[in-house]
Amino acid sequence: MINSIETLLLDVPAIRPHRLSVATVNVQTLVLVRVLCDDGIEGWGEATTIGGLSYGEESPESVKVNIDTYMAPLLIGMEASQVAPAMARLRKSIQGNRFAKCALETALLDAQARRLNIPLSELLGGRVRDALPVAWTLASGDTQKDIAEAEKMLELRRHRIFKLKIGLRAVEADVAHVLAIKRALGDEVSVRVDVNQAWSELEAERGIAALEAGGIDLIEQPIRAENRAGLARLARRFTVPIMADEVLKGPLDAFELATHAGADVFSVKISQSGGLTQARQVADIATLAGVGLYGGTMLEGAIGTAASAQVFATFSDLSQGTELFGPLLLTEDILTEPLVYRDFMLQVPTGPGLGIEIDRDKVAALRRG
Ligand SMILES: O=C(O)C[C@H]1C=CC(=O)O1
Ligand SMILES: [Mn+2]
Repeated sequence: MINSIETLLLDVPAIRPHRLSVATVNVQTLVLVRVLCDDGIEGWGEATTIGGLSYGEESPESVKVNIDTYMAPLLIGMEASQVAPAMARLRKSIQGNRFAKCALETALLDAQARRLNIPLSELLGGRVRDALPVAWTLASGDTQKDIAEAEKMLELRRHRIFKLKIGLRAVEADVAHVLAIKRALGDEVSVRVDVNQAWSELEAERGIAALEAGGIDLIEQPIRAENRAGLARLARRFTVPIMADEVLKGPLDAFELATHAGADVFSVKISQSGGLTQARQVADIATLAGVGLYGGTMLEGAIGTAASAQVFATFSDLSQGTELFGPLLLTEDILTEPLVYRDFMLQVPTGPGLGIEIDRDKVAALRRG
C-alpha cells in the first residue's frame, strides 16, 4: 500500500550561470518526490524544471502544491505494487501537470523495481545499452570561456558533443559565436545549437543556412513551439537535422509531428512526456516513423537523470545521444555515490530501481524552509 507521498524543494547553486534565451539558471530548484510504502520500500522521483515558469507551465512551487493537495490523496491507500492502475487513476482525474505525474510515476516504478530487485529499465521493456553518450551545454554567454570549457571537457574525456545555447543576440552575432567555437574544436567534435524558440521563421532560414554551411550537426527548436508548420518547412528545407523540443509534450504531439514530418529528430524528455511510460511511447512513435532520437534533460539532478537514463537505455535507436549532464551543472550532489561519467558516456546504474542511493543528510541540508 502507498502510505505517504512527500514533495521536497531543494535549491542548489549551479557551477556557473547557465544562460538560455528564456532564462539564466544561477540556482536550480530540484523538485523531489518520495513515496513510502507499507512494506518499508521507498521510491524517489523528480519534477525539476528550468527558470520557474519561464520554460514550462509548471513551476517547482505549483508542482509541490498540486501533488500535496490533489494527487497524493488520490494515490495514498492504493496498492503500491500496482503502478499502472495508480497512474491510470491519476491520469483520469488530473488534467495536465506532466512534470508532477512524471515524478510520481518515477517514484512508484522505482519502488516497484526495488521490490522486484531489478533495474527500473527492466520494467520498461528492458535495456539494450548500459552506457549513454552525453553532450555538454556551453552556455556561459562568452565565446572564449565556452571554448576553454569545451577543451577541458575533451581533456577529461567527459564530453565530445557540445550543445550551444543561442537566441539571445542577433542572428549574425550568434552564428559568429557558434562558428568560432566549431572552428576552435575541429571536425572530431559534434557542435549543435539550441535556439529555445527565439527565432522567427525568416531568422531561422538565415541562421540555419549559415550554421549548416559551417558544419553544425543539429538545430534544436529554432522557432516557437506553436509554429508547427514552420518547423516542418525548416525540416524539409535543410539537410542538417531539425530537432523538436518545446513542441513535443507527449505521445499525442509525437504522433502529430511524425504524421506531418514535423521534425527530423525528437528530444525525448521524461517530464515533458508526462512520465516514463509515455516517454517510451514518444520513442516508439519516433522509431516507427523513422524519426531520430535524442535523450533530453530539464537540467534535473541525480534522480531525474537516473530515471531518464533508465528509459533511454531501452531505446533501440539513440542516434543523437543524450544530454544527461544535469548533476554535473550543480555544485552539490544528493547521492551517496555519484553517477559515473566515463569515456564520454554516462554509465546507466545497474542496481535495483533507479540504481542510486539518496544521501538524506545532503537532502536535509539543501531543503528549502
Ligand atoms: O533543452 C533545453 O531546452 C533545456 C536544457 C537542456 C540542456 C540545457 O542546457 O538546457
Ligand atoms: Mn532544448
